[in-house]
Amino acid sequence: MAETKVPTVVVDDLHVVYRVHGPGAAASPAAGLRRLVTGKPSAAIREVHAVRGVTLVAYEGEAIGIVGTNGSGKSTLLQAIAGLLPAARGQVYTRGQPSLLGINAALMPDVSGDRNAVLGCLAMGMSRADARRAVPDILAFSGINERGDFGTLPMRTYSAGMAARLRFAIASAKPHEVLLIDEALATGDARFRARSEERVRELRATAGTVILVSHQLRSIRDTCERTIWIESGRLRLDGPTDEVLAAYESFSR
Ligand SMILES: Nc1ncnc2c1ncn2[C@@H]1O[C@H](COP(=O)(O)OP(=O)(O)OP(=O)(O)O)[C@@H](O)[C@H]1O
Repeated sequence: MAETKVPTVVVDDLHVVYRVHGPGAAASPAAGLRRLVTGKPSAAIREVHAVRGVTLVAYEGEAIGIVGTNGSGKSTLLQAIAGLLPAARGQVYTRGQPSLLGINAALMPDVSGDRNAVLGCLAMGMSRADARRAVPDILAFSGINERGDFGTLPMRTYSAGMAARLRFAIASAKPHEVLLIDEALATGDARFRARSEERVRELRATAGTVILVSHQLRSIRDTCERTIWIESGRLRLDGPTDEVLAAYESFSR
């Protein structure tokens, strides 16, 4: 009998539109009143239709890579799946609250790495005791203490790579039903990249779904068996990583 696949993320004809307030958007109070009365949008507000009708289903135990040229809508799609951007049209359904791990995820620059690790664990719903217990492993995995006791120094003293490593270590300290990773693996050095790829494999083994946006095709090849190619906000291909990357590489060359 065929195994039943459990869906964790369902994206159904999703459209995401950014509204950008251009110069002059704040214009005069009279223009604002006119807009209110006539219901016409301001000419100074421009719309960027970043995701245009994407449909996909992700299943438990899958690691899916997302590729596409700059500005194709990958990060926007990930943020919409995380529930951080509203759908202009279509729907996103997820099992549980997905966790988005981005290079820009907010840690506090004036707070030490170990304290940020505790706060990050609390924010992921761990108890205070579990959070404290998790910190040594987080610091060890991140490797930030390899060149001295950086764990007790404020985050602003870290290099970009060190901060990204700590962020990844915090986010991956607990199993996630759906873990969304935006380029985070690309920032560490080769040794850390290998360790984080191993962690992604472990997260998959604990039944989660991992969706990874990256320009590092090697990372995607090593971690994901399925890849989705997004171009100009549309889904171009969805299939086995080797096939999709081959098509994407010949397109982007
Ligand atoms: N906050 C924003 N406001 C307005 N437009 C935005 C915003 N963020 C992204 N966009 C636009 O949406 C489109 C998709 O951007 P997005 O960041 O999702 O692409 P991406 O595929 O992740 O790009 P990259 O590979 O360069 O990171 C682009 O045209 C971009 O200019």
